[in-house]
Amino acid sequence: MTLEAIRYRPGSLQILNQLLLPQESVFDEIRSVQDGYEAIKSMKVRGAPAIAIVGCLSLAVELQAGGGGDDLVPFIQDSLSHLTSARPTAVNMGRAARELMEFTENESMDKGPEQLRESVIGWIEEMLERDVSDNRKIGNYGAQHILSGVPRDSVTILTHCNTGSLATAGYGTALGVVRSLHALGRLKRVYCTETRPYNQGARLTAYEAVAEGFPATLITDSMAALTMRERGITAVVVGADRVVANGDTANKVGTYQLAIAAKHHGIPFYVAAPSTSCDLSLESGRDIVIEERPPEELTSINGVPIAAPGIEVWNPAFDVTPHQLITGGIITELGVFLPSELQAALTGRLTAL
Ligand SMILES: CSC[C@H]1O[C@H](OP(=O)(O)O)[C@H](O)[C@@H]1O
Repeated sequence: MTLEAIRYRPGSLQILNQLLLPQESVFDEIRSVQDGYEAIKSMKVRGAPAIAIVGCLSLAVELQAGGGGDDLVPFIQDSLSHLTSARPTAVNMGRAARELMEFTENESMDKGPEQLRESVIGWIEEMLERDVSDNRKIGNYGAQHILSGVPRDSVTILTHCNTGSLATAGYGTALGVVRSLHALGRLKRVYCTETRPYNQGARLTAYEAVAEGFPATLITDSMAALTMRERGITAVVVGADRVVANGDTANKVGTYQLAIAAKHHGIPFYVAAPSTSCDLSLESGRDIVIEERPPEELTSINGVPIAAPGIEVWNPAFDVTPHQLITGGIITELGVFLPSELQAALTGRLTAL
């Protein structure tokens, strides 16, 4: 069973409210850009690709309902700026906003309001298919690359946060690699970290793994280094929110220390990310804005306090892994590349072997 986090048809958008998982599977209706903004900000929907897709689809459903009237270009511009402001670290929404705005301005040169409306909705709808197609390529390239090092055996993967069908339009990125290994019959086990403080691993990746029948084991974040030493981890594969020009990568907080532990244990460390999660406009990870989230997300779970009242909190949602620690490579829909090859790969000057 492949999970579906986004239900879309022209004029109608529903998202799986991930704040209620794994206890409840409830779809919320998204009728406007503001609904989309609030779903992203609250993390009802999360995951870099899913944020961009749901954000843009919320614009599509509002446009389908007549939003923007005859003055579409400023309406679309303001809507995309608002959606991009919801969560600053993942690049996908900002990148989609920039590309869609460029498309809109070009199309508006020779199209009236109604033709332009349909054209913009069509551009957005193509994002859904492209994301799933990209993720299948990522899954297959990543699986092949990891298996090339172990020609006959099955492999054991450690992954962090949630990067599957609940973080994308389907199939997933890092969890897409796990999905491809499982489909090939070559997945011995996947270890997923609980991923404090929001527990995307315990709540979402474990949910996907059980639903899909992956051989999976949940560990706490603090068990990761011991698991690498004791449990025969073949590779660590994580997702990304923003991969920059030198290959430095922003991803869920805790990723950086996994990369350090993997280096110490001589385990290849991979980042799985579509090109839509890459940002060549930034030279290094120092330039990435790291989102900080409310203290309550760390001091309570489902509203139950788990920390001493009055304690101060630091709650960065992401950290940056230096490209030197991404030793396995960056798995994209174009192939697997070393961080030093990424710019050439993304600008078409280098193709996968
Ligand atoms: C393919 S999802 C990429 C990325 O997004 C997640 O962050 P969040 O759950 O806060 O949206 C996590 O960092 C994943 O690796």
